Amino acid sequence: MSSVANSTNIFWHECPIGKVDREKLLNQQGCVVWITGLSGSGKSTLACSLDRQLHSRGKLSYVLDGDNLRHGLNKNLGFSPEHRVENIRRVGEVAKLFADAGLICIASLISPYRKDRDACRALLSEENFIEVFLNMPLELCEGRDPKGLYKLARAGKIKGFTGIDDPYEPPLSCEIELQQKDGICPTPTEMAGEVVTYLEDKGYLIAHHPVITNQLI
Ligand SMILES: Nc1ncnc2c1ncn2[C@@H]1O[C@H](COP(=O)(O)OS(=O)(=O)O)[C@@H](OP(=O)(O)O)[C@H]1O
Ligand SMILES: Nc1ncnc2c1ncn2[C@@H]1O[C@H](COP(=O)(O)OP(=O)(O)O)[C@@H](O)[C@H]1O
Repeated sequence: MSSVANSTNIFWHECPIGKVDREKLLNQQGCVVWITGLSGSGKSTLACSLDRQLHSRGKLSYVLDGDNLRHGLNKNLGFSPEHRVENIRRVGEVAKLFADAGLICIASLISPYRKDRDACRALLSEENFIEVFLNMPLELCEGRDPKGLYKLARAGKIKGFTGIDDPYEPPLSCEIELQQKDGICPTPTEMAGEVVTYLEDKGYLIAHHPVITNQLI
């Protein structure tokens, strides 16, 4: 997939209503919660649980799920390294738009390459990209195998399956890491609750208030 820019003579058009105006309307701050992990680690389940918890608090969120986007926007992409890079790039750009719209955008994709996740982070200001690593062992994911894909990959019927014969590069430093405790996986509700607490503590669930300085004239 070529990364050479094809558009020339293009200009950015600024609109008078900006992100902060939309955030005031929604009483929240637009950001991207990027959930990464192996197939079967629970990304979609966590994304939906988080979406539901935010919704019940009156917060506007939207899930961009890798599997779902491959039915439409990314239907022309497969799982070669080049196509995965393009998949993540596109979703990163869409997520950026959703965050700019003032939404809490929840992206759940394997996103196996560190460089690509970091490139998505770089699209946003640093604090608006919250990387959530669903750090579940391969054995657990493979044991779940809800779609039977690990079985097919082990049988050699799917080539280049993440974790089997394709790499997964764990984050080196992410905002939230979720893992098993004493060999037990927390429930989706518990994990989503952890993310909501993070968002709350960091102030994403209220609008930005301008800093008022008491300047003496
Ligand atoms: N070769 C291979 N490797 C990994 N996954 C595969 C593959 N082929 C199909 N699938 C199915 O595609 C889902 C992953 O799509 P993503 O867009 O999240 O993948 S990626 O981020 O571009 O790597 C993934 O969904 P999840 O299980 O929800 O992660 C699989 O169902
Ligand atoms: N926290 C959890 N505890 C137990 N089972 C889970 C948990 N999260 C997800 N699952 C189950 O694991 C399987 C894979 O979850 P899914 O969300 O589809 O993962 P992914 O999107 O990463 O492929 C599903 O059958 C789901 O019901």
